[in-house]
Amino acid sequence: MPGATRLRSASAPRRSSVRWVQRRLRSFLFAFAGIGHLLRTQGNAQIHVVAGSVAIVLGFFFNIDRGEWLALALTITLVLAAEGVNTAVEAVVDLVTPGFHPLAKIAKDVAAGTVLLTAIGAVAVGVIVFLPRLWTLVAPLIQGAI
Ligand SMILES: Nc1ncnc2c1ncn2[C@@H]1O[C@H](COP(=O)(O)OP(=O)(O)OP(=O)(O)O)[C@@H](O)[C@H]1O
Repeated sequence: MPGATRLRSASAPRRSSVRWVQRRLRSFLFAFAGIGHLLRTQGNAQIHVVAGSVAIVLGFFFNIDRGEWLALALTITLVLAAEGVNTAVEAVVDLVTPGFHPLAKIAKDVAAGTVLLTAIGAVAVGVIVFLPRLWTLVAPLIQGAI
């Protein structure tokens, strides 16, 4: 039936784009599951979330400017992303190397060191953005107490 053939060929691209969207949605769901695993199981990631939340609250409290919000957003994202990569590296290393191996040690230590580097950067950003403001707030109290 020529009509049926026309109908099938017209709906085929639509079906394939629906499948494409479904596949993309599924990948997003897996990615969100990965974030969930990270936040549920990794104590360090939970500490980073608390620290990031404190920074966001301080940002609103001190009414920081656009550039400072940008630095804060990038910093918080970078630390959490590094923690995610570190967790993934640990999982793969444990999967591939059940016993002790010097290369496994290097992989885990360097991954953990990468998180530490981003955390040091985050502390530096926090100090640059908030320390002068906190000092302005606290200094009169200290001077009043002396
Ligand atoms: N298979 C291994 N071979 C050699 N050294 C290892 C191995 N597994 C772990 N290590 C060493 O032990 C350290 C701790 O590894 P572990 O897997 O316990 O991670 P962790 O520090 O507990 O990480 P987290 O607390 O973030 O889960 C590593 O940084 C590495 O120096």
